[in-house]
Amino acid sequence: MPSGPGSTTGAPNAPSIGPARPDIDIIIITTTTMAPTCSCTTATATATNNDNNTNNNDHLVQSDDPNHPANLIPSLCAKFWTLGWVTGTGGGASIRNDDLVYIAPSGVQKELMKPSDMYVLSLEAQNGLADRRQRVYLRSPPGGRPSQCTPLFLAAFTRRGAGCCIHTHSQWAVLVTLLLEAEGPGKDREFRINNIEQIKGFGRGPGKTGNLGYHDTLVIPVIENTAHEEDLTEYLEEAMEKYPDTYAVLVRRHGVYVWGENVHKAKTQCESLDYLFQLAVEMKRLNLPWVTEIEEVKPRGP
Ligand SMILES: CSC[C@@H](O)[C@@H](O)C(=O)COP(=O)(O)O
Ligand SMILES: [Zn+2]
Repeated sequence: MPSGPGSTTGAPNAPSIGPARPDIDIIIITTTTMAPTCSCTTATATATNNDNNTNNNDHLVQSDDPNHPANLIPSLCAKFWTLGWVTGTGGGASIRNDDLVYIAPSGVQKELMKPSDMYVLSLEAQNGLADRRQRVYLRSPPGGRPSQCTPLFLAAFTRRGAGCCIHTHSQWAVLVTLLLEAEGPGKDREFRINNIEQIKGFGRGPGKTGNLGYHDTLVIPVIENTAHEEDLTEYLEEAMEKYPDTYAVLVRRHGVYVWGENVHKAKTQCESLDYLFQLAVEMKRLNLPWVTEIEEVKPRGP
């Protein structure tokens, strides 16, 4: 039985609970019934008596399907690394498939991860934990510890029903927060941009139909950075409450969290946002405004 944060103990027919982690502040999860978010062939987690759970549920991270979360997180992060999104171990991604959440290890080179490095937890089993510093893991690799972004990813899954959440340290995201900061207090809390085609890459909001239009204004809230990643959680949750339609939150001088209903949507939104952040930085350099009033061009009649 491996020891460490993901080690498993527990009662029969109950998910496993790891030992207390004083360094991590976790959120109490209000679990809702959520639809599966990817079409991969994930094996169902069998609730086990973990004293007998000699295989550490390794089957949860073993699949030939490239779309299996345990395969997809390493392959996506390898691609994100080439964009400067997860450089120097910063940033990461997490995928939820129904009740199972796949999490990367902390402090590792995110572009070099393997499926066997993945942690797996049950979202449902996080609900009502007596000790908020305990988290439930169905599967954990030997040694190490799970990503410090875990409570933030869980916030996207539980509060938004997201199927994937991506955290980048993109310099474009950081620069946008610095440009906003330079605008002064009161003007540094939101990034706004309109009349750019790539805005169409965003959904209107959870429960709403369709995507934003070309003329719509995309609004992304900005939260302050904290010394420890986990401590961002309550600020991220607060921003989610205040901006019910948002799929992303910028973290000042740090990066951005972007989520989506599934991997495809989270990736599309993250890419679209990074495009818009880069554009916005260049626009500022050229003294061009991010928000403009331009008249809608009507289609030509027959
Ligand atoms: C360059 S260290 C960055 C970390 O402190 C954190 O911001 C981060 O994004 C990644 O945390 P991790 O625990 O490695 O998944
Ligand atoms: Zn980070």
